[in-house]
Amino acid sequence: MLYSKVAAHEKRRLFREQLAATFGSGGPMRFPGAFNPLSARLIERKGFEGVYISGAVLAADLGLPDIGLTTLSEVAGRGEQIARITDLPAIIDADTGFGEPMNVARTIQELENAGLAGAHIEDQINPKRCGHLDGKAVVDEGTATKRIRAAADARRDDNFLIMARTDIRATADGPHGLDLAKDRAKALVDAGADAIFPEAMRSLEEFEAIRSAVDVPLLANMTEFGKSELFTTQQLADVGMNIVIWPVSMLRISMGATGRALDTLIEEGSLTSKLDEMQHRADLYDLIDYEDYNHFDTSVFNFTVEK
Ligand SMILES: C[C@](O)(C(=O)O)[C@H](CC(=O)O)C(=O)O
Ligand SMILES: [Mg+2]
Repeated sequence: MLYSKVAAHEKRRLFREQLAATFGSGGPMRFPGAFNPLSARLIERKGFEGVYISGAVLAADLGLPDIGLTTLSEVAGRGEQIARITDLPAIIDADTGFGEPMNVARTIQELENAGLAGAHIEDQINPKRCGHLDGKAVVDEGTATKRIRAAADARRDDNFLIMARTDIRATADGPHGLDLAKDRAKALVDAGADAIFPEAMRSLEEFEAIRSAVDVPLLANMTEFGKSELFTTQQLADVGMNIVIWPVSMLRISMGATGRALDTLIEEGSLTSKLDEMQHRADLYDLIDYEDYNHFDTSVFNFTVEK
């Protein structure tokens, strides 16, 4: 009912504990992307370990491309709406940090205020683009590490996870690109990154190479229609990944289903044939704990919804 009662600092503490356990026998923590607060609830109910908040989804939700048009206030605001509705830790995509290192510092404090458990800051130039597109460019090592140092210094809760994302792999073909990624990952860890997000890895062997380069938690991005093959969580566990995200997947699924339903509406003039695909009213009410609001007033939920 209402918002999560687990305080943000407690979510972060538990997250760090669980993340540390992924270095032992535990598999990677699974963070499907929540495209709104309600979907975060569903992710929690299904038993996942965390919620990812994607910049690409946030931009797409506003009808915008993912090129750094969204503002810190928009991102922090949406992050807060999603983080507060779930007991799970939420990690948010902070793009390039919204400016210079001093802006990155403020970004981290705002995201802490918003109740998030961590954020990733990437080393792309502005304007940035999706990490799985061609033609990306990254800033030099000095600029990238300054962003991360500013982020690490700014946080007030040591358990807020500062994740450095590097997009450098795609700036050179073949083994050279991978070497650049290993070197960049090491430099980012030295600058204070708690975790690394090696973007656009092409194979399990590439993930493994980053694993052997640094000794901090690693995130694997299983976004569809991109540069990476879609590996299973088990395959990613086997190469030492600690967090897996499916950042845009649930939005893609929902938009795909919505498009098909709109076609049905045009063709059949009704959505009767789609009822089986819909979340039932009863399941929606269950997900938002409707009945529990009788705690305030017993006439709030005094009806039944047949399934
Ligand atoms: C993870 C990512 O940064 C995001 O914003 O969700 C994107 C995902 C995507 O566009 O598929 C990315 O750059 O990989
Ligand atoms: Mg992004």
